[in-house]
Amino acid sequence: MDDTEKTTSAMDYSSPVEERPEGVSKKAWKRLKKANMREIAKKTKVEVAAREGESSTMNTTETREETREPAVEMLRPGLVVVRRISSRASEEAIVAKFLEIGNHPTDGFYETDADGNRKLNSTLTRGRIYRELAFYGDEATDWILEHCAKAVRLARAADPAMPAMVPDHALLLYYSTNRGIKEHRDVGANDGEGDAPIVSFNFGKSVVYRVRMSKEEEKTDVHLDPGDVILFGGPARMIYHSVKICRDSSSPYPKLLPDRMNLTLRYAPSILGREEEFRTFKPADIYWKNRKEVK
Ligand SMILES: O=C(O)CCC(=O)C(=O)O
Ligand SMILES: [Fe+2]
Repeated sequence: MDDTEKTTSAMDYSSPVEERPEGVSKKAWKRLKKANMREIAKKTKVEVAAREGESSTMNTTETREETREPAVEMLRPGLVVVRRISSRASEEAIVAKFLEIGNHPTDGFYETDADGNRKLNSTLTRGRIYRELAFYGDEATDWILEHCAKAVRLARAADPAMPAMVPDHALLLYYSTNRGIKEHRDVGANDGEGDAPIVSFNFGKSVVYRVRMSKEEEKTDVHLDPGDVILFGGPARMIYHSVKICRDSSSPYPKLLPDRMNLTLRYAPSILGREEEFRTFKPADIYWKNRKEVK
């Protein structure tokens, strides 16, 4: 069991947000509650087993690797990494689903130019989907809500400065090469409201995630493997971040996804119904939009 988990009571396994957010359907919300109840039961079982001395090896790294038990690292207040959020099988299943969604001829990662050539829709090497959760369908929404709740719960147990968050939007990015993303802050209306955390899942290749609170600060490198999640909220919500994708063939499922995919979850109720405006953002659009906001 993880150190941070030892002190948590079963109550911490309920969703930190009791109210159903607007972007989440009643059906999906019911399923999330059920999933949380399943976790409470699972957790209680582990606690009982630990008390009875049946799981004395639970803390060893070896056991963690075998079972892919999550581990939590607080890097600074509001900035937390949750490693190994799910089983590899569950991760591969959701990656396959996201690739299927991303392959859609008009609503996925690609667009067709005037000459009829299919190309990625954000940059030459990046495909992008930004939509409300319902767009991704029941199966993906279930996975998203369940794993986001787990990441937020674990992060909050380790870091009192991390606010609660239930997502209503998901950004899905596909990177076809080792080119990552330049340093920026998530400041747009579609990037989320208040200091609720951005919850960002890494799939496929490993990355070096570079962070700093201000331009004066030295950058800190955080290595993220597939299945790891980084959260930034509260005092770290406006952190500068960039991504350098590892050159090696680090994807554990090279046939399925030899490249990289990122899933970023956000609470952005103010733009519900206006997703079309944010659907085909290209880096140059962000620049002009931010300029307009400053004016
Ligand atoms: O790909 C990533 O991990 C980061 C993406 C990102 O920071 C963004 O889209 O704002
Ligand atoms: Fe970002």
